[in-house]
Amino acid sequence: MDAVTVTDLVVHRGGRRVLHGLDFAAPPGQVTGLLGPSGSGKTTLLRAVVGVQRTTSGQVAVLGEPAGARSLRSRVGYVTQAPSVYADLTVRENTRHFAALAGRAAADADAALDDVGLGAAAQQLVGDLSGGQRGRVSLACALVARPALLVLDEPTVGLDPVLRVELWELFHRLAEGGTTLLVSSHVMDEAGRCDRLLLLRDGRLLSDSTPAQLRAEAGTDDLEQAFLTLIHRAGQVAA
Ligand SMILES: Nc1ncnc2c1ncn2[C@@H]1O[C@H](COP(=O)(O)OP(=O)(O)OP(=O)(O)O)[C@@H](O)[C@H]1O
Repeated sequence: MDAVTVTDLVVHRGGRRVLHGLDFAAPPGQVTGLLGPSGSGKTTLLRAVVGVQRTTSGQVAVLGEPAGARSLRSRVGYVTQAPSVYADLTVRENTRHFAALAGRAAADADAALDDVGLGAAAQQLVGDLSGGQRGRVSLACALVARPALLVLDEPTVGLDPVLRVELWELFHRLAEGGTTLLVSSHVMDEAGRCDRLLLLRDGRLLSDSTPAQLRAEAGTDDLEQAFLTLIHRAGQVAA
């Protein structure tokens, strides 16, 4: 069974249609990347998967339940673009707080901090951290519950290349352990790190494939170029 199944999803925001009937499935234990330019609807789609977005029509099923079902609360982790952590608590206090809420041990909180490379900053106040570090605390707070589905909205924004690579390695370790990840990004060089790729533009899916399939389909090794080729072809079809 797929971890996420989206069927003919239509969403309006601010009186405008922003998702135009999307269909896709995210297989379990894989990293599915959601790539697309700013404003293409990535956050809206992730919000629908998590169950916090009012939808106009269509279905979103998560782990076999309707998105947002009460039974999914402890099984789905969502890390928004804006870190949702307490600035007046230390890094460790934040993760331990979220561990306690999820019924996990303090050791799980400390392990999550090590996972995101923040073990050495455990005693620092979150308010004193950089934006990128706060984002990683937020990710650690989601990891402590060991969710079956992890939904991450642009988790690598503002990180240096070394940290970005480390986080992608973490995502794949989690996937190997059975976690399903749905990760948005507008950085095309991250596309090649995903097991599957969804390319979104103006609220429509231009592609749902693997990086290898996309390269073959577009006839180029450069995924950014492949994306441009698909946009060009879509424009020709529409014309
Ligand atoms: N609260 C809102 N009210 C009205 N329209 C909104 C709201 N939030 C987003 N939109 C619109 O919905 C569309 C999709 O926005 P969304 O945030 O999902 O895109 P995105 O791909 O995540 O962009 P970004 O990469 O910049 O975060 C955009 O046209 C945006 O203007």
